[in-house]
Amino acid sequence: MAAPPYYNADIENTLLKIRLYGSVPLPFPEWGGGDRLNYYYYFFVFIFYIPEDRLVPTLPLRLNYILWIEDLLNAIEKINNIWGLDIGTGACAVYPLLAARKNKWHMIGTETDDISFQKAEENVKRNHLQDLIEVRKNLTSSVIEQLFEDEFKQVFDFSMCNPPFYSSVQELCESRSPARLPPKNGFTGSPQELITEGGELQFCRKYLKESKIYKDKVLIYTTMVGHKYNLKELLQDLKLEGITHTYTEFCQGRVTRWGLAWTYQDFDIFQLVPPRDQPRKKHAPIVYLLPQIPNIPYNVDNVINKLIIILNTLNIYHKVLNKRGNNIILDVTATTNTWSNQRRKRRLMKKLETNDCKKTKIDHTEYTTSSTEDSNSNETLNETNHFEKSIHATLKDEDNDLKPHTSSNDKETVPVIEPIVHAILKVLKKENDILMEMEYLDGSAGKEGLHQIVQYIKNNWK
Ligand SMILES: C[S@@+](CC[C@H](N)C(=O)[O-])C[C@H]1O[C@@H](n2cnc3c(N)ncnc32)[C@H](O)[C@@H]1O
Repeated sequence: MAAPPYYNADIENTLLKIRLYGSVPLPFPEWGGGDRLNYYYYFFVFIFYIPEDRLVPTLPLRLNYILWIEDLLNAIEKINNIWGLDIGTGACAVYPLLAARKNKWHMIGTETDDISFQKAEENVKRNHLQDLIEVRKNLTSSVIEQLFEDEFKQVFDFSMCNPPFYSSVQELCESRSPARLPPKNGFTGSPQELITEGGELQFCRKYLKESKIYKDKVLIYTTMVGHKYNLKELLQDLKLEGITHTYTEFCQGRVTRWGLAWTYQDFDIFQLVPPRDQPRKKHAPIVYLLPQIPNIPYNVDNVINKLIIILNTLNIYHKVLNKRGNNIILDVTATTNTWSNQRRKRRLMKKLETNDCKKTKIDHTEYTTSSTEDSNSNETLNETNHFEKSIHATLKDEDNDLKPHTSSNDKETVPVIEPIVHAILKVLKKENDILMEMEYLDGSAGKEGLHQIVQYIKNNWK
């Protein structure tokens, strides 16, 4: 029997002509064996030997999950030397194979089932990816505990899991409404693969519980969820426990699945990769090359300090979403328009200062003639004092521009008020330049409000 092929341009072209997605009938009978031999094409070729009763994984759905993990890793700027954990890798080790071939990620796949474990190892070897992939037998009923209980030192950038969905054969049989068309790839899978005590909800809750013990062992935990009602339950669990999380929807033909991610690290993954069903309309960011300020070293730290002073001056709340190397990402929220009519406010202030001088004289006079003041003018004076105080407060804030800033956390608590501008602010070092990018998210002032803030920053960048 000739050796099965692996990733190779000739075969890629042959298969491309046959079918773009999904399994391909065995084109080379001489490579056949007792097991089903499936080829899949999706930019690359895999050879899977799949025992008759094991899941035939559909690649587009699996690829979708990998692409979402890519988004999460990109968001936290984890680009190189990625280590991933696939819990319940199955007979095909499909996620490790995809991740290793597509992205050269290092993957560890775990598996409890003897046959699947053995086949997974064989499939990794057949695809010549054993340098990047290791399959580990899980002899326990735990989800991740067994890995970290051992001497295992690896910190993973992410974990993934396609859990067994059903709690019983009956649930499995009743899971699909007879009114719905069957999935195109037909039904395959053994009870070991598809059924677990308590179904996917209990499995995922166990996973979540164990993740709390190993908070720092995995930067971003993820799982696929097969039933929307379970997603809701899990989202509720995460919310109640205050664990940062996000989720997405994978729609693949007649099949819908969900992805759920959570982290104990300081990454706001909800903002960085927002849930798919609340799509964040992408607005082209406003980009401004921040010029060098005389006598101040031109580096990212100084630029950020200056920006934070300006944000504080404008009473704009800010929260650091991510800080890595030379880049920083802030979530910024303005709840009052403090940047418009600055010139008018200054003129008023000047006027008030002049009035101050006059008032001192009046006060002096008042001292002698107070009994002659009528109540109306007192009201007017009180109003003036009130207005004056607020203008003083605004301008006092402006003075902060010139003073060293003590804490960047002053304005970190976003009040529960509708924002008038809510945006993402990025400071990025590109070679010798430092750029500010502001992307409008929402807020009643619209994009125009964001343009005004950027203009204010430009005017005050000195
Ligand atoms: C639905 S299958 C997913 C297989 C593959 N990842 C895929 O997406 O096609 C679930 C797999 O998890 C395995 N499994 C169940 N409990 C497990 C555990 N505690 N640790 C590791 N694997 C487990 C099952 O044997 C099965 O192969």
